[in-house]
Amino acid sequence: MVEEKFFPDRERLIQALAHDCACDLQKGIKERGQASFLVSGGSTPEPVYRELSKRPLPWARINVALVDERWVDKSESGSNHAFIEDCLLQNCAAAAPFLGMKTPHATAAEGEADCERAYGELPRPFDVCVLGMGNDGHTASLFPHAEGLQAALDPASAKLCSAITAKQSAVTGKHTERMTLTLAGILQARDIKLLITGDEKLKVYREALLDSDELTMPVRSILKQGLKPVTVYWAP
Ligand SMILES: O=C(O)[C@H](O)[C@@H](O)[C@H](O)[C@H](O)COP(=O)(O)O
Repeated sequence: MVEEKFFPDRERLIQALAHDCACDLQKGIKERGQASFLVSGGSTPEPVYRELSKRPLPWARINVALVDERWVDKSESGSNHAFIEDCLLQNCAAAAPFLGMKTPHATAAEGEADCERAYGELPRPFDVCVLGMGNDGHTASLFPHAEGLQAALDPASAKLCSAITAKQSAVTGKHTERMTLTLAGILQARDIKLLITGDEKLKVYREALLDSDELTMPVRSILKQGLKPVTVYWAP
């Protein structure tokens, strides 16, 4: 159930993805009085978030929450919490309630229970989940061969969140310790949007479609599941 929305340029992709997310969120609010918007970090979605922040949606009724987080405080580099506050929770979207993943615990493993409890209180189903993808086929913080990956990819898992330790080689720079939505957590979304740009990621995406081994390319767990619609947004 993968739909592809490919665009000739990034501006048209940004406008289309922002529009589609806004529609999902407004639908959720219309049906249930509130909505949940699950957002990934990374450079690719930044312009989409900045565009969405300017749209006059009922943001006070849109629960924004992270898809994943490096286990660092807001003041440290790499924090997705700080990133989303900076590029999405501005302008009209400043009114949105926001749930991060980082807890005061020293490690993600120690913080996992508190994170799970907090995410369990988010209105479900989530209305839209925006995912990115790395050139190694990771999505969220579901990195190839990461410690905790197999359990996090179990679609029958009761857990929404999981502590993950990515192998250093899979992660540019530091921050190998992460908290991430599990596959089961991502599948709580009614609509999953995978955002990729450039020829390299298009090649990786196409390679992911060709095989089913999720441990080497965890994004396959999203592309191959038949439970929830996945739309792949791409521009050069
Ligand atoms: O927290 C994160 O960084 C994301 O969850 C991660 O999975 C990201 O989506 C990919 O690494 C792509 O990142 P870019 O958009 O920067 O290429």
